[in-house]
Amino acid sequence: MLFDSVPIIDVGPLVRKQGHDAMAEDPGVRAVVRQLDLACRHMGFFYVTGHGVSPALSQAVLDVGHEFFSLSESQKLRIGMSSASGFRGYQKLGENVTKGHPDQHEAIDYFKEFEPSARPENPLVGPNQWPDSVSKFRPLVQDYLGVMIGLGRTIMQGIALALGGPRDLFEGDRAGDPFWILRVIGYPPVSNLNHVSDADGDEVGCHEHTDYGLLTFVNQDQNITALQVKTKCQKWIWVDPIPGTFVVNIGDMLTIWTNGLYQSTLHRVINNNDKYRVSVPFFYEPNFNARVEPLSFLQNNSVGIKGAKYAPVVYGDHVIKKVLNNFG
Ligand SMILES: O=C(O)CCC(=O)C(=O)O
Ligand SMILES: [Fe+2]
Repeated sequence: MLFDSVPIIDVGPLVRKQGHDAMAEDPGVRAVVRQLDLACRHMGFFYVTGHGVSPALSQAVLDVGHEFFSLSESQKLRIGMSSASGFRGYQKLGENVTKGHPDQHEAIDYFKEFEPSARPENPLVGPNQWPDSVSKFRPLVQDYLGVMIGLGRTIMQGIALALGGPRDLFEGDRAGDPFWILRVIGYPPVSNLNHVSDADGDEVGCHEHTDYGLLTFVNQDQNITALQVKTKCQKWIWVDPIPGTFVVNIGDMLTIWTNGLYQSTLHRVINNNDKYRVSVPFFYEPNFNARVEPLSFLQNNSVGIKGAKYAPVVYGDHVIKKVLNNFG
């Protein structure tokens, strides 16, 4: 089965039944699980509706993002990212580099904070940086993080069932204490509004990449189409914003755990609109110290896969390498 557009999944039944012992037998949950399985196998991207996150909260987070990016550069740089801040904070246009290309976006990065006992040599240890000139920024984003961590856990239960595992497959040492990343991103319009490819590489908001972890939830401005996904037929398609939804995509750690059954999908951002675009991706990740390796029950499956196709990685090492590559 091939998708030529991103499927929409109403996860309402899963949200209502998550955590219940009998959830796997619930007909509504089973229908959601089937759709998650198809979307993850064949597309790696899907929209979710029925997720229970307040549209007003999602919108408020985008609004404070716009407000922050409209500040002067010197105000924004008051929360500038550096190695001393654990690579947390504001980065200027072009400072983020994807696979050697400077991206045409500015952003603020937040990571889950570490316990005081964390290894001091971990370069991501540091304080999150909050702009005090945008009122409510911090409490809004913190509320949002709380609900998104819950939604990430719920969808991972659905994915666990879709793989034929128990609902708590991704709890405990795998993702019971999930790391998370939140980026508030601003994309200025490109100067050439007919620009749709990254052949010259310099007008792309975010160059093609796959995400690092388990699941990404993109909260994006309505009325601006800028995100593109590469389908299994190698065709770039636009992912239009749909009111009340998140765009969800799977990350590299899920590729490894599923032994390639669910593959993270290439995507990129080109804002060839005349409006400034804000998006806020929330990345739901494994435990920082999780050892990620193909699940044994997925090493011999019906599609003829024999053995592990991926070497084990420690998630934290993977994310440190990626962040240092982007900014180090
Ligand atoms: O802005 C977007 O729509 C997606 C951004 C993205 O892919 C990322 O930050 O990993
Ligand atoms: Fe991404």
